[in-house]
Amino acid sequence: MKYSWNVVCEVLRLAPPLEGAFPQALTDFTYEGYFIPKGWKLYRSAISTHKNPEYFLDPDKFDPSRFQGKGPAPYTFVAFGGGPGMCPGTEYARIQMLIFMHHVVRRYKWKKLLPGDEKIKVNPFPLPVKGLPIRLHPRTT
Ligand code: HEM
Repeated sequence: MKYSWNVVCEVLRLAPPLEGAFPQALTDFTYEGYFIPKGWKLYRSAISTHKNPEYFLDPDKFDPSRFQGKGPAPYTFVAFGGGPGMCPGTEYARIQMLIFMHHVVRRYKWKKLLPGDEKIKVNPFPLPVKGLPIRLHPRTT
């Protein structure tokens, strides 16, 4: 299910459920010339990293092949965070999403009921403004 996982990652790149987080500095440090004192709250933005053309060529294009082979450089795809604080549910989420996709694709044909590209609203999670109504037809073959 490598390709299916590439598709999931590309969806999570374009619409990460957590667009960012507010970690706290545990110690004084300097980053890119800026001094950050211990105790400061920082904002790290997954969506800005995911949309940075330096890391993802043509960043608004949906292209699961970005995740083929070695995939993106370390710490550029951060939908699950990164480093010691990375989401501990990553593997569980991966299995759940792949099993769900497998059954939907193998058992049903499905059709979007609203035409065109839905606008996505982030509040605080990204969701299609009008939902995503679909019609499922059981596959007979
Ligand atoms: C698509 C699914 C998921 C995404 C995109 C996601 C994303 C994230 C992100 C970005 C963080 C913050 C990491 C950081 O601070 O660097 C996080 C933390 C966390 N996630 Fe997930 N997560 C997902 C599913 C799950 C699932 C299924 C579980 C549990 C079964 C889970 C449990 C946690 C926990 C406990 C933390 C806090 C870890 C800590 O603070 O040490 N997540 N997740």
